[in-house]
Amino acid sequence: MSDHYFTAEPASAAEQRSLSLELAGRPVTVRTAGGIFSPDGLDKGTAVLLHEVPAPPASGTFLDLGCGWGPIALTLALSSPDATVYAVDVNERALDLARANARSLGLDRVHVSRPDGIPGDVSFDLIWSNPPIRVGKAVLHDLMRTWLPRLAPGGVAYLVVQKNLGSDSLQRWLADELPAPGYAVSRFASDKGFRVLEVRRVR
Ligand SMILES: C[S@@+](CC[C@H](N)C(=O)[O-])C[C@H]1O[C@@H](n2cnc3c(N)ncnc32)[C@H](O)[C@@H]1O
Repeated sequence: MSDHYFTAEPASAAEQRSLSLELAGRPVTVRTAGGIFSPDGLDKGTAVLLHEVPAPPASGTFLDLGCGWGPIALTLALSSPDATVYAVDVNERALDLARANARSLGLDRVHVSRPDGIPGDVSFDLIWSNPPIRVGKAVLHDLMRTWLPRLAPGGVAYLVVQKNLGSDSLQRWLADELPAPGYAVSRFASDKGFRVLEVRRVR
């Protein structure tokens, strides 16, 4: 079996470890393990996203698309005391860790599940994602086609993508796929070789 971080059941040993870091300005200790994305610390792209995006509103329904061990979902929930946060991934080990991390921080407003675990009638005021670029364009585009139309009118998505891994072509593809006036696609920020793309659902 291949053992990329985006496989459903990673073959590599689970060696759990504990990681102390700051999320939403708070010191937290979380659990990570081999076989998932960025188990030894906050990924550089995720750090750029969390640094660049505007603070989320205090309430609403938010999505972390491709949650890994949960840094983005946990930040959303720690920042927004009345928000409901959904976190999805296909990697079962990542889901277990994200769930355990939310529980240990007392964040029962974080709902961690496989992508098909979110009821179809839920729409999102905010999506934050460090999306899985290495799955290839076809899968990535499918993910975008599936989740971005689930933004509520007025909702906004922020996606961080490494410039070398095709951020500009993804931005062009999004602008073609989600045309104005329904959506507005733009480059929101650029830092350390990453772009943060913004997709705003206008109506
Ligand atoms: C770049 S990582 C980001 C992980 C985490 N959000 C972080 O910032 O550390 C992308 C994540 O997307 C997940 N993923 C891959 N394919 C997916 C899919 N079809 N639906 C949801 N998540 C997926 C991967 O397993 C991986 O955990």
